[in-house]
Amino acid sequence: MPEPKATALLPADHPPVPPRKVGVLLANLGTPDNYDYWSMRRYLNEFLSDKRVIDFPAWKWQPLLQLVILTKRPFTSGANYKLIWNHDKGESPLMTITKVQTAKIAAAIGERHGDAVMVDFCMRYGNPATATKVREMVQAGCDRIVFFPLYPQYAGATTATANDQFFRALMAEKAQPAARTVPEYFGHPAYIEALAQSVERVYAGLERKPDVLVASYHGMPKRYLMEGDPYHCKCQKTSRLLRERLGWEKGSIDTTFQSVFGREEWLRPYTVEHVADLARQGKKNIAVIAPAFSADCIETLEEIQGEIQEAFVHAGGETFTYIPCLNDDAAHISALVTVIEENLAGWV
Ligand SMILES: C=CC1=C(C)c2cc3[nH]c(cc4nc(cc5[nH]c(cc1n2)c(C)c5CCC(=O)O)C(CCC(=O)O)=C4C)c(C)c3C=C
Ligand SMILES: [Fe+2]
Ligand SMILES: [Fe+2]
Repeated sequence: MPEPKATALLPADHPPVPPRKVGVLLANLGTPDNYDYWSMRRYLNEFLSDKRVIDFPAWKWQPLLQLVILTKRPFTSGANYKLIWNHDKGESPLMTITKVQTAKIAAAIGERHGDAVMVDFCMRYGNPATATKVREMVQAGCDRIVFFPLYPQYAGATTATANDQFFRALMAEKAQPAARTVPEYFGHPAYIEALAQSVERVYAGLERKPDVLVASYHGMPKRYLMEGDPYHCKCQKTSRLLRERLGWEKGSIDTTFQSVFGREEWLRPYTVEHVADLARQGKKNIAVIAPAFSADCIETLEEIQGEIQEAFVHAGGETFTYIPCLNDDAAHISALVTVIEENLAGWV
């Protein structure tokens, strides 16, 4: 029997009570609102002040960040964002792709559950803020939220800080919804399948099969691994699962790390050095895939296809094939929807 409409029984001055729903809140890293100095500075300041990202004590880190890094990096980084910016939409590729992913996931979830589940996205840094989206969901009647950080491999600097921000947002809600956070999904067969299909699709269009596939993951300080962050191991496992699904022999995929920031040692090998070594060893045709990114962003569009490709060519490399992130590929959307459905179990 359908539930009676609660609002009909309420006193006249009672606040409206929307029908109960489940919220699915996708979360990605975030991106600047624009590439000018102040937009970049605001974004980088929020990002690089996060203790999950840079764990130095504030008294040591903040003077360096505010007085040195944030006077220069907004210009250099802003110039890089300008190169990849979606000027017609006035936003970065990460923003555009996240919007498309959300719309496609919302359509698929809507087909299954109608209005009982609402889907939206938020960013850890910048806009739309996590707290804004949690508030909107609560106001729309969500008394349960599935929070989904779109990082296939867990890292403190990504998954954990996104969750922290979600929990902080929940702290501010009078009607606090029940909450679930979706764990990393690099080992999910549907995700590995989507990744493998993207390799097969690109390879099918190549005249010459690459000598090696480089799986380049965003890096982090090596110290974080030594202190217990399992991200490194998750990346290694992703490469192995991809290789096994492709049916390739051991040694056919190299796992490397990119985007080194600061003076500390980061996870090795560094992609930019490794591709140059490959070219010098005579591996003149390579392909590069970036399985840590659920959407193409500055680190893939500018760094891999810019600096990293240049290092390869400069060292004598000939063919550099970039395999795009899974973005809004049908197999990727279907994998994400499967993961969401598994985490909605018992709630719908
Ligand atoms: C995918 C996983 C990511 C990890 C792990 C990660 C760690 C990490 N990042 C920085 C510093 C920067 N990262 C920047 C951009 C950026 N990083 C990720 C993902 C991970 N970062 C993404 C998806 C993006 C792209 C955002 C976009 O708008 O396209 C930047 C900003 C760009 C720049 O100035 O270079 C910085 C800075 C650190 C220190 C870190 C370590 C734990
Ligand atoms: Fe990063
Ligand atoms: Fe490891």
